[in-house]
Order: sequence, then structure tokens, then C-alpha cells
Amino acid sequence: MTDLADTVTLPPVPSVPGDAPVPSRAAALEADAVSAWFGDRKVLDRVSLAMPAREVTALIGPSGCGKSTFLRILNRMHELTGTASLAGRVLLDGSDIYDRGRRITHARREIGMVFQKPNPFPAMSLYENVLAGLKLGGIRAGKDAKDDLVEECLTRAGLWNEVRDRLRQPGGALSGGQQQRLCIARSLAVRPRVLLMDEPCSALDPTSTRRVEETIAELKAEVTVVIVTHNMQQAARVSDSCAFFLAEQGTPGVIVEHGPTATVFGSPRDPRTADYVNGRFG
Ligand SMILES: Nc1ncnc2c1ncn2[C@@H]1O[C@H](COP(=O)(O)OP(=O)(O)OP(=O)(O)O)[C@@H](O)[C@H]1O
Repeated sequence: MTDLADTVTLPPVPSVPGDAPVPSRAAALEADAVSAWFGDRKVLDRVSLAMPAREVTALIGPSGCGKSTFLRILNRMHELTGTASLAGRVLLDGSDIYDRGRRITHARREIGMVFQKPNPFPAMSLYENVLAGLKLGGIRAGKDAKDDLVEECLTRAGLWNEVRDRLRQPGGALSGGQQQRLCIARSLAVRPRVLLMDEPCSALDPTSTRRVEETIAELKAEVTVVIVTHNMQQAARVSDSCAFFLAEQGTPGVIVEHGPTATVFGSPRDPRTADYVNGRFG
């Protein structure tokens, strides 16, 4: 249910949708000594990571090392799991999203999430899918502003030209790759400052994957992107910097190495990073 005290008006859209550049609201995100538990099992240990504005940061590492948990901590989704707890700070342009008095809805609106499996509302039209987050976030907009916003977000997600003539068709009628770009458009409609992506291409074919990667490259001027991927070529293609997570022999996950993507892949400092990026384990 929408909390009325949290109702806001949509920030203005460009006057020429799709053509005018969207003013950048990208924010820097910084994790400071983040630890996480499920029950009494610690799964992340004092992870610190700077994710600069207008850059793509890739989180890589073997299955189970805590990448998704870390990502979910970045927009306060971790706390939705009953047994979950955490310590540390997450700074969005310097202020902690976990500060007392900060609303969970604020973090969710500022820091969007795209999931592994495209999850559009299948019976809702494409138009309504794009706008779905506005209702949930208590954001008001008039008819013209909504029309402009739908065009703008579908354009930014790289889907407008494919669907402009069928906006009233259901979201479930699209291909998997198109559905994922629809989900990206839906995330963009609330004007997030950071977009988190949890293996966004793992359910997609190579052509759709390439299209989503192009979309990520186009978006990063306007929104900071943090992406979890198991695909090393993808990390190398899309990211500016890269963090290698590892949880060795039942110990909690830590970042072994973090730096510019070219360095992490080309001349890593730690032999474990070299082994992982060269496919020798994981
Ligand atoms: N809801 C949960 N309840 C209990 N333990 C969990 C839960 N979710 C994750 N875990 C555990 O936390 C650890 C980190 O899991 P997480 O999903 O963050 O790893 P990951 O690196 O994203 O893995 P993958 O690459 O396979 O998605 C794992 O040991 C996992 O079993």
C-alpha cells in the first residue's frame, strides 16, 4: 500500500522525449565494511567497495561467494529475508541508506534493481509495465508526462523502435531479451540514481545479451551501474572496474581484488584472481 507521506511528484521529463539528453542523476555508491549473515552463518566479511558515479562496476566470483547478497544489501533488499542481518554502511553520495530515519522506499527508488529472470507483469500492457513502479512508489504524473516518460524510458532501454506501435500489447508477448529491456525501462521510470543488475543476461540468447550490453553502455552516463555476472567476457566488455569476490573453504565472502577492469583481467595482483578470470576454477 502506498504511504501517502511518501508521495512525490515525478521530476520533469525532457521536452523532446528520446532526443533530448536526460540530465544525469547518477550517484556514487560506497560500501563500507559490509558484513552479512543468514541466521548465525556469516556470508560476507567487512566488504568495502567504491562504485563511482557514471561507471559500470562488475562483481565477479564463483557461485556462493556472496555477490547477490552484497547486491541486495546495496538497495536494502537483504533485510526482506527473515533470517538476514548485516553490519556496515552503504553510502549513496555520502549518506548512509541504513541511517535511522531513512525510509526503505527512498533507497528502493534511488537504487533500482534488474533481476536475472525478466519479470514483467505478463498481463499488463507494455505501457503500464513501464509505469508500474510509479504507482508502487507513490509517484504522480499526468497523462502527457506518462506518455513522454514511457517513450523516454523505452528509448533509453533500447526497446522503443521495436515496440512503439504495440504499447497496448501485454508484457508477456515479448521475447526474453525484449522483456529484460522492458524491465530495465520499468526501473528507469522512477529515475534511479543507481541501477543494480543481478546476472541480467543469464537467461538470454547471445543477440539479446549483446543488445542489453549496448543498453548498459548507453545508460552509464545517466545512472551508475553495478552488475553481477558469471560471464567473464561480459564483465570485460561492459565494466569500467571489477571486484573479485571469493569465499574460501566455508569462510565468509571477501573481495580479493578490485580495480580497473583492464588490470583485473590483464595483470591481476592476486594469483587467485588470475586463476578465476582465466577459467581455471569457479
Ligand atoms: N535466503 C538465504 N538463506 C540462507 N542462506 C542463503 C540465502 N541466500 C543465500 N544464502 C547463502 O549465502 C551465501 C552467498 O549466497 P549468494 O547468493 O549471495 O552468492 P552468489 O555469489 O551470488 O552465488 P551465485 O553466483 O550462485 O548466485 C551462500 O552460501 C548461500 O547459500
